[in-house]
Amino acid sequence: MKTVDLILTNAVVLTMDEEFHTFEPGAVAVSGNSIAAVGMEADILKDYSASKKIDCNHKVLMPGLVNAHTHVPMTLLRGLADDLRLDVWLMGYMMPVEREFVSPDFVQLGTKLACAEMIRSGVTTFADMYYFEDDIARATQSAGMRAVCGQSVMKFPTPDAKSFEDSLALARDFIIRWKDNDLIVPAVAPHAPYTCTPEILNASASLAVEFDVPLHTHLAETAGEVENMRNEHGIPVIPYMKKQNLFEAKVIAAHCVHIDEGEMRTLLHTNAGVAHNPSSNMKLASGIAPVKRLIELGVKVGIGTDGPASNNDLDMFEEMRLASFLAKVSSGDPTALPARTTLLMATRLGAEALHIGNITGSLEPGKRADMILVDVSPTHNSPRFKRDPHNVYAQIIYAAKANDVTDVIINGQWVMQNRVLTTLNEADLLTAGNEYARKIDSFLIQREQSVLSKLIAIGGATEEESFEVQAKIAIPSVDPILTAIKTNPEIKVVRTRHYHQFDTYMKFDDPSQGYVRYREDHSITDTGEITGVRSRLTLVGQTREHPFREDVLLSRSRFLAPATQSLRFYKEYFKPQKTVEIEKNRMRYLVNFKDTEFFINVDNFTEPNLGSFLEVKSRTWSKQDAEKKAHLAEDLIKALGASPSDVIASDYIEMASKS
Ligand SMILES: CSC[C@H]1O[C@@H](n2cnc3c(O)ncnc32)[C@H](O)[C@@H]1O
Ligand SMILES: [Zn+2]
Repeated sequence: MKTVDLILTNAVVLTMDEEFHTFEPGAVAVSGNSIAAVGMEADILKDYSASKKIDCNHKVLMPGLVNAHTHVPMTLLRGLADDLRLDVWLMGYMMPVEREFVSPDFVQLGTKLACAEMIRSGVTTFADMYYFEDDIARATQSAGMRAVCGQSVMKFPTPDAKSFEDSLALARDFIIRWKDNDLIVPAVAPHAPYTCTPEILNASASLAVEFDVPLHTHLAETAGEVENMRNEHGIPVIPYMKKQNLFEAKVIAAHCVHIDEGEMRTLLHTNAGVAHNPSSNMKLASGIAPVKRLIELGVKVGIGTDGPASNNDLDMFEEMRLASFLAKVSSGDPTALPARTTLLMATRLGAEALHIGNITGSLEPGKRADMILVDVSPTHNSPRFKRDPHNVYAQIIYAAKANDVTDVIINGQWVMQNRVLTTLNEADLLTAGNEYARKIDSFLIQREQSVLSKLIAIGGATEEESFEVQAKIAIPSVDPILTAIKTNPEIKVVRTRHYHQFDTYMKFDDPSQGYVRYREDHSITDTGEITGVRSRLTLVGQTREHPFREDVLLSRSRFLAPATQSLRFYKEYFKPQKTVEIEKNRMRYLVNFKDTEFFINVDNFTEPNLGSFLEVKSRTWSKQDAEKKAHLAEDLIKALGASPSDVIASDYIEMASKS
């Protein structure tokens, strides 16, 4: 007779081992942090004795659930911005708020709230990726949970690192500090292909290989991501990542929604784990991951909740049910992802996807004692059939609720007993969480009041420092002007450009907000070929500065920002009341006229048909200089064969709005 610390008896034991052994009435013997034995109750009690024996009262005793992908501190951002597309949600709301609020205190609180929620719903292990991961790891350890914690790396500044070099150094220190911990497996987490450079991806993979730790990332989440990848690099996401040596590491790839057969095989051959996130993919309308096929091929696919700001909870029972239903409805095959396979994904296969299958995920001697008790007797889960051995899995996947979990043991320690959490004080955590919500609300209310602050929030907006003297004239034809530019000896052409310009103006009910112009410039060669495309965003203030003689005017104040997102993104983000589209051909000349630099634009509209225009512009820096240049602008207009008295004050947007 061997002595152990704890024996759980009188349970319906689902081991989720290779043979899917079940025992009823079954028992599990626990010694320290590990499972000593699993079997029929009579056999276990014959071989083992313990000072502590717990009668499970016919509940299901099974491995704790593995949440294969999440961002735990985002419990504090739950419900902040919903019903948005991924890019608007992420770049327009999450990241600006994260830049402002995410701190060690924020992530610790958010993590503890997440641990409380996950323990209550039977999760014993999760894979996280966020900022200040060292604080997340400490909070997780104090809650007694197991986790693969990924320190984020990105190409732009993050709340915990000014540069990618800093975040990589953070990741290295983090891995060194935690690599031998009993509960925490450290990892490096390059966020996604679109937020990392090839250099970052290569460096992250090398780091993961050097310390033999997992690499956690988001891959092929949306169709847009794949389309951009194909446009920019000519290949889909998985081959691109392979080219960056990512799969040299033990990869945990979240999402993998838009991948083809070849990419699935790459994931298989590189032993990458995939984290399927059904509710996040459904809510953000990202698509349906080819889970049925991945499982058929033998890829290790786990199930994740994703962050609670995109889901909006950490309920793995809901995810399991949705994973199964989605596979069925998308394949038209009700036998797809049956209950037992789904539970496998949320337990042993999930642990294998996280590259910790040797530690957890099933009830087997030698593995850590990570297990839960689920009451399958409530009204919503009755009656219980025993004819088919699969019935019990169906009870767990299709009818059980998170709230049916009564007890949770992680690493041999009780973290919830009879629905009472033993490591966390939920009331205090909730109070502190609501205080953050109040501050974040004020921040966003303030930001949403002005188009300018919304522009600044998404980064990179700069105020144009110098003002411009500018004049615009309607011309009957562009040819005489083009001839004058070439032939007038007073006009020395320094540079010529030809653009096809597509402008979208976003207008708001409140005119004091000004308007946002999204401009796409296609550079055209003499032979009509497009050699480059450039997009820019300009916020033009409403108030005009100093009109000069003959309507030559100092331009309005402008803020410029690189348009790193699509036009669709900006429309969804700024929510203009009206949009006006303009398409024109522009010949743009940088010229020297009477020792002064001017830009001459000769514009010919294609849509709407506004006709042709001449624009003369010069940068200026003082009122006196502007006065001088206003005179010169008049001279230049005359030199081009036009008349200064024809100068018009309207902008193109005003003309187009009236047309
Ligand atoms: C670097 S990890 C944290 C980073 O990721 C953001 N995030 C949360 N959920 C998703 C998702 O589904 N796709 C892409 N990025 C996501 C989160 O807001 C953090 O900024
Ligand atoms: Zn995610």
